[in-house]
Amino acid sequence: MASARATAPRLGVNIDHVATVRNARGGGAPDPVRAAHLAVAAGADGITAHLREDRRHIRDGDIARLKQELTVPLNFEAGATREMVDIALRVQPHAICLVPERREERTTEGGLDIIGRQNELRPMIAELSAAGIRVSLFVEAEPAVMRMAAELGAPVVELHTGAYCERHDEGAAEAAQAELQRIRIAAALGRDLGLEIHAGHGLNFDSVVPVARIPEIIEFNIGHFLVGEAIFTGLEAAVAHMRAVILAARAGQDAA
Ligand SMILES: CC(=O)[C@@H](O)[C@H](O)COP(=O)(O)O
Ligand SMILES: NCC(=O)COP(=O)(O)O
Repeated sequence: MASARATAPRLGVNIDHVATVRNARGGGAPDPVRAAHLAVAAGADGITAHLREDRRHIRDGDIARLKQELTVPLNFEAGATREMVDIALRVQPHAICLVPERREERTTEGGLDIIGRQNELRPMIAELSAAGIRVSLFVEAEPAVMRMAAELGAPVVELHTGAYCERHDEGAAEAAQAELQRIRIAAALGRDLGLEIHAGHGLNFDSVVPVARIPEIIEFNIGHFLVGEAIFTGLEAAVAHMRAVILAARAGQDAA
């Protein structure tokens, strides 16, 4: 019988920026894999790690150790390239989330152009799915994009919440509401099309609340904010609080 936890939205913790701190000095500390274990101990339902083409934070060895050691699903984030598909086929993570990448970008700037790249993505999605890896597409919250994701055969989309978070955090309430409505509409349509709906990028304890109230979203991937919070409160406390905030928002209460 599914536990209560199984019916609640899942929290995937992205540990990229623990590796950012580690790489600042070129040593082995802080260890992103240790961070993953602490996040799981604090209630994370999964771990997300983004192996960028330039390896600016997560490195190939981190992915190998995560796969070897994790007791929860590994969501391997990567650009939609032959190199990353081959790594995924070798490592066999629970899931791969295909994201856009530009070497010059400071962080992900938007969703993957799955309409423009459909001919390139279709065989990639089929190959990864045939290998038993759950494919997620990191995309903009747009109806046409939901329809294309379903047509491409991806079982999961992760809605990019970056624009909403930026408007929310700068206090642009009306613009944030407009972005949130885009997410609501896309989530409902995506679910009707049979897609599993995830969300992520830029979320914090405040901005996550309205998004967590969208019933079709069943997984949140959150990282940068939690790693920042960990500096002040510790990672376990930050993860536990984020999980409590999400669960309370979904249940319609305010977290303590
Ligand atoms: C796709 C996404 O929003 C993040 O998961 C991604 O990892 C952001 O890239 P950085 O972690 O390099 O900021
Ligand atoms: N896909 C979103 C993710 O994994 C974490 O994004 P962020 O919280 O680090 O912005």
